[in-house]
Amino acid sequence: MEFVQVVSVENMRKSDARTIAEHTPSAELMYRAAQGIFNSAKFVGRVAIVCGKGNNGGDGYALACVLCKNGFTPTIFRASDGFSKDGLYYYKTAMSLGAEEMPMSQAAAFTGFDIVVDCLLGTGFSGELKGEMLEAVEQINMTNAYVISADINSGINGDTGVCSTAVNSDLTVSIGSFKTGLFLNDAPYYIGSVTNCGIGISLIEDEYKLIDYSLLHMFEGYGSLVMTAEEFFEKYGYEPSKCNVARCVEEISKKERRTVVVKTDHSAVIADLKYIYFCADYVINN
Ligand SMILES: NC(=O)C1=CN([C@@H]2O[C@H](COP(=O)(O)OP(=O)(O)OC[C@H]3O[C@@H](n4cnc5c(N)ncnc54)[C@H](OP(=O)(O)O)[C@@H]3O)[C@@H](O)[C@H]2O)[C@H](O)CC1
Ligand SMILES: [K+]
Repeated sequence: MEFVQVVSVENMRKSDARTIAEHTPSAELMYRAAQGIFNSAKFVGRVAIVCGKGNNGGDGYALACVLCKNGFTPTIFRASDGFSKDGLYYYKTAMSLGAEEMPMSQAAAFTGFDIVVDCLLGTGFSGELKGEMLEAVEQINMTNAYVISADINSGINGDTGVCSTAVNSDLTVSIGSFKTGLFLNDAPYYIGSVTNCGIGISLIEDEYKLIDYSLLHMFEGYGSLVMTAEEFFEKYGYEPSKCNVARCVEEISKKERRTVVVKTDHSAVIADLKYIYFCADYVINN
């Protein structure tokens, strides 16, 4: 059986870097990410793309190019000055292909748009949202449009799933492999549904496996230690924003010599002495 992988941000970053060094230019990976977002959602009507200054923003500019080539006229909102190298290339290309641009000061909850794509922050985000990024997230959260987050909802930590404020998405399109933060702590309450698009990155390390949520009950049977995330953190004294939940659950499983299941209302991490699994009821299988 082939499992979908769930990985840490560091694994994703190193795997990304090796792919770029060995065979695929970073700009090509970014274009594949954009194509993956386009293929994962039903794009209709007026589309706003809200971009930050890193490569998550770059995915947004590349998506603007893909949309232009498919007959759309997307509107770019730049929430921050500055671009990544590939981001600048795709921004210029998108503008030459006919994309429009509006200042963030005129975002006004993106009234008149059918879809808002959140490309503010991805795996490069850490800490707490501040300044213009915080304001942009608040604008997105006021919209009535359908919200798609690129890679991970802006404001959520890719490893821990912890946030103070974050984009509420209808759909999150994870890029490359699912990151652990999509399933932990606050994340399940901000993500409507999540899907992953492969972009041709082979992982440097296999970490965790995604299983179907319907299989969760199989791990909760006699002998398993089942608890909520809150109970888990409290009982073992881990801090949600600092601990690697998967490894901590594995540690307890080894110590207790039995399967351990740690659940939120919509997701779970399971360690069964052999593997570590993640599952969530908001994953869309593709
Ligand atoms: N999976 C892959 O292999 C690929 C992923 N891609 C996309 O790239 C992003 C990761 O891009 P990266 O440039 O590393 O980082 P981000 O764009 O997520 O964010 C960087 C900016 O974030 C700012 N930042 C960090 N923390 C905060 C904060 N607390 N508040 C506000 N702003 C913050 C940071 O600014 P600094 O001034 O602090 O430096 C950065 O500017 C990944 O998620 C994918 O979407 C590739 O496109 C394809 C390959
Ligand atoms: K994002």
